[in-house]
Formats: sequence, C-alpha cells, structure tokens
Amino acid sequence: MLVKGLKVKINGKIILDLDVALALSQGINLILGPNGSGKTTLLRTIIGMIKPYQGEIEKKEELSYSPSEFYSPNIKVKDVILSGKKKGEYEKFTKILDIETLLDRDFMTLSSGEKRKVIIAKALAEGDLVIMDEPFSNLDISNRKKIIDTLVSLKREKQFLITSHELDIVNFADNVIVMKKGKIVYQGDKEGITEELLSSVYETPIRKVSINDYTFFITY
Ligand SMILES: Nc1ncnc2c1ncn2[C@@H]1O[C@H](COP(=O)(O)OP(=O)(O)OP(=O)(O)O)[C@@H](O)[C@H]1O
Repeated sequence: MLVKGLKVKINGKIILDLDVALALSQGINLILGPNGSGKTTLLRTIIGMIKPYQGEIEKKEELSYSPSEFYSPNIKVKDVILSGKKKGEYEKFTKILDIETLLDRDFMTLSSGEKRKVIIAKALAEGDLVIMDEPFSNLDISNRKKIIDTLVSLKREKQFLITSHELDIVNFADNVIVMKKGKIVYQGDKEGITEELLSSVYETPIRKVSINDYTFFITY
C-alpha cells in the first residue's frame, strides 16, 4: 500500500496533514499518538470512509478493518462475522479467539470484550492488510495476550496497521508511526521510540523501563 501526502479537512478544519508518505513495513505497524492526534482519521481515510482533499492512496492488498467502536443492532454474531467475503477462514479465527460458543447470540448482548474479539476475528479472516483501531481496548490481560500472540504468529502471512494507547505494544512492532496534531512526527523502528520523543509527543515525562528485554513505558 502506498499512502502519500494525505490531507483531510472536516468542517473547514485541517485534521490530517501528512507531509510524508506513510511507509508500512511487513508485520506489525503500530500507530501511537495522543487523543485527537488523527489516528482514527488516518485509518478511516485509508479504508475510504473519509475522502482526503489532497494525497494519494494506492491499495493492492485486500484490506479489512476493525473499528474502535461498533454498533450492530439486531444481528447475530455469526451474521456479523459471515457478512464478509472469505468465509473459509472464519472457523480458524473463531476457534483461536475462543468465540465459537457466541455465534448464535445477538451481537449487541455480548460483553464489550466479546464484541471486540468478534470484530477482530472478522478482520483477521478478511484481510491481507488488517487495519485495527485500538484492538486491545476492552480486553482483559489474557485476551490481550491471545490477540498479540495471534498477530505475531500471522506476521509472515498478513500485514497489520493498528493503533493503541498501550505503549508497550511497541515491543511487538516491526514499525512504529507516531502522530501529533494530524502529522506524522516519527516513523521507523522501535529503537527510535525514545523517552524524549514520547515525553514531547504526550507532553508529560515518560520513562522506559526494561525487564528481561521487555520495555515498559511509565509516567512519573
Ligand atoms: N466528524 C468530525 N467533526 C469534527 N471534528 C472531527 C471529526 N472527526 C474527527 N474530528 C477531530 O479530528 C481530530 C482527530 O480525531 P481522531 O479521532 O482521528 O483522533 P485519534 O488520534 O484517533 O484520537 P483518540 O486517541 O482520542 O481516539 C480530533 O480533534 C477530533 O475531534
């Protein structure tokens, strides 16, 4: 996928203003950035929900999308999942994410974490480039690990573009994009995600602490 120089205006206000091309790598591409920095707008523009007034998006891959919020009134879980194209792959992901017993339930009666797993299973089954907005929100620590392990195990088959407010997801990322005020202020490997960069982007002191090669990000 090629995403170059995107500019988006909503109600006359510039929300996205990318001077640079978005350079995705193989595997897990993670977008970080404070609230309101334009992460969701960027994802929605890539999938075609928002039309940029400038810039280019060239997509060769099959894209799938898991939004950060979702509402599907009066629809069964299996119909949410089966409303896509690649039906064959659903079984694999409903099994991995342990949602097989939920298929006959009404989607809106699920807990927030169960809903999250359903829409993630759908996105994983449908796309070669899987775009997920805050896939870890609503998930308990064990389900969070299950999703991370699944993404890591699929890295050679699929490409991921995800957002998260959980900074330690950096540990699993092959490429990190940092946004602030509608712009990309960093993209590259995780080694470039320094305390200085994060403290400046989030406007609060952030410290990196490593234990057994795993990096935690803490405020102090
Ligand atoms: N339809 C809209 N009308 C007006 N402003 C909008 C609209 N959509 C987005 N914005 C504004 O654009 C900015 C970027 O929003 P966006 O949802 O892309 O941020 P985000 O980085 O995903 O934030 P968060 O981490 O809080 O989810 C915000 O200031 C938001 O209020």
